[in-house]
Amino acid sequence: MDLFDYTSKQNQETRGPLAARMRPQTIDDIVGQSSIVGEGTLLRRAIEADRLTPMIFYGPPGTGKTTLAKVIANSTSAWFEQLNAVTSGVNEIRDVVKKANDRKKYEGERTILFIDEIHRFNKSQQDALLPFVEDGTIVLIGATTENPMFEVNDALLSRARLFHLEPHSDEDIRTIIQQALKDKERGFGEYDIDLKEEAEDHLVGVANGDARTALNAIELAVLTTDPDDDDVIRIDIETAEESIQQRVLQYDKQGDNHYDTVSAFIKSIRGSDPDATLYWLAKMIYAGEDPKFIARRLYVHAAEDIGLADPNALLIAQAAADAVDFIGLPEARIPLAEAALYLATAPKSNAVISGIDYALEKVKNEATGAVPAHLKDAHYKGAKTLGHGQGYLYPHHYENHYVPQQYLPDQHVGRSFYAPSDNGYEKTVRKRLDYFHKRKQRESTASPKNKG
Ligand SMILES: Nc1ncnc2c1ncn2[C@@H]1O[C@H](COP(=O)(O)OP(=O)(O)OP(=O)(O)O)[C@@H](O)[C@H]1O
Repeated sequence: MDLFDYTSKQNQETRGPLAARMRPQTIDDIVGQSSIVGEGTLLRRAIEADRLTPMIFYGPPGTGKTTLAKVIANSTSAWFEQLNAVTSGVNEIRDVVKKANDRKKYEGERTILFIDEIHRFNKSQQDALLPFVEDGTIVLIGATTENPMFEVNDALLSRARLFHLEPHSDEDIRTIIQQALKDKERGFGEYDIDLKEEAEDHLVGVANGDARTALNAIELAVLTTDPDDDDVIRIDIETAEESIQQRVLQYDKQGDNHYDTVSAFIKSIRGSDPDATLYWLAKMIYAGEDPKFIARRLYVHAAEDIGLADPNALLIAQAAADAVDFIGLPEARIPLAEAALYLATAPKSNAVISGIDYALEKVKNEATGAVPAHLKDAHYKGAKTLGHGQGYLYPHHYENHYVPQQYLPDQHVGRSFYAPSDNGYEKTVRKRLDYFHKRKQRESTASPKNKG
C-alpha cells in the first residue's frame, strides 16, 4: 500500500485535504460549540427554521466559522454565495448584489452571502455592502478572526448578530481526531492506525483549540508513516512532533508543569530577574499557553508585586492585555514581553495586597463598624435632623488640602491597613502620609465639634 499515492485512494483523491473532507455537513455533525449551536440556541433555531438574519462569526482559526457557513448553505432554501475578502473587491460585491437583486425580484429567492475574512475588506468595501444588507437583498454572514469591534464597520456590526466561537476544548479536538481516524469514507477508517496516547496528547496540546491544525498534522503523520509488518501505521511521539512541527515541551496545560512554569514566571517577576522572566514567558508561549491567561497574570501581579511603587505597571499590563485582544499571537508576544519586563524591572511593593487583605480580614471577622455620623450622606431631606454629615470638615478648606478628622469606624480608630514601602513612587506616598501624621499629632485638638 503506497500511502503517498494520494490519487490511488478512492476517497481521498478528489476531495482535498483531510480537514476539508471531514468538514461537518449538518448542524448535528458539529463537535462542541454547544453555546452557539447546541439544542435550543438562537442560531440552531434560525438554521432549522431557515429564518436567517445577518450574522458575524468571530473566533480564532480552525474553530468552525467556515464550517458553520457551509452547514447553513446545506440547510437553507436561500441561494448561497461566497466571497473571500482577501481576493474579492468592490466589483465582485456589485456582481453578487446585482444577481441577488434579480433573484429577489424575479424569483422571490433570498441570497445568503458568506464573506470569509470580512475584516480584510476596507471601509469603502464594507460600506458598499451596507445598503443591500439593510434592504434585505442579501443576508450577510461574515467570518473573522479579528475582533469585529475594531475591524468591522459600526453600521454593519449593528445590523448583524455576533457569534463568538471559542477555541475547541482539548476533548473536542480529541473527538475530531478520532472521528477522522475512524471515518471510512472521508477519513482514515480503512487503515489500521495506532495513534499512541503520548502522540495524541501532543497533537491536541499544540493544536490549542484549532481543529484544522490537528487534522492537518494527523494527515501528515498518517501519510508519511510506513505501515509495519502487521500493516499497522504506528504514530509515535516523534512523528507527531514532526507533523505538527513543534518540539514536545515538558508542559501540560492542565497539569503540574503548567502551574510550575507560571509560578516560575511570576516569581521571576517578583524577584526582579528580567532574563528568567523572558525565559518562562517564552516557554509558555511556545507551549501554546493562552496569551489571555498570561496577560491576566501580568495584570494581577502588576498590582500585587509592584502596586504604588510604580502605578504605571498596572496600565502597562492593561495595555498588554488589550494588545493580546487586538492583535493576537504571534505579534502579541512583543507587548507581553514588554509588560513582563516592565514589571520585572520596576520597583517592588506588596503594600496594596497586604493592605486590602488585612482590611478584608477585619471586615470578615469583626462586627461591621458603623459609619461615623459626620461622614454619613447629608444630601437627602431630613438628613440634617438626624445629624448626618454634621461636623464634617471639608479638606480643601484647610492647609495643603488636608485636615485631620476621623474616617474609620470608632472601633478601628488608630489602626493602619496601608503601610507604604520606601520604593519608587510609594516613597513619595510615604512622605505625604508622614506629613499628615505630623499634622494629626499637631492638630489633635481638631475635632468635628470645634472646627469647621
Ligand atoms: N465544530 C467542529 N466540528 C468538527 N470539525 C470541525 C469543527 N470546527 C472545525 N472543524 C474542522 O476543522 C476544519 C477547519 O474549520 P473551519 O474552516 O470551519 O475553521 P475557520 O474557523 O473557518 O478557520 P479560519 O479562520 O482559519 O478560516 C474543518 O474543515 C473541519 O474539518
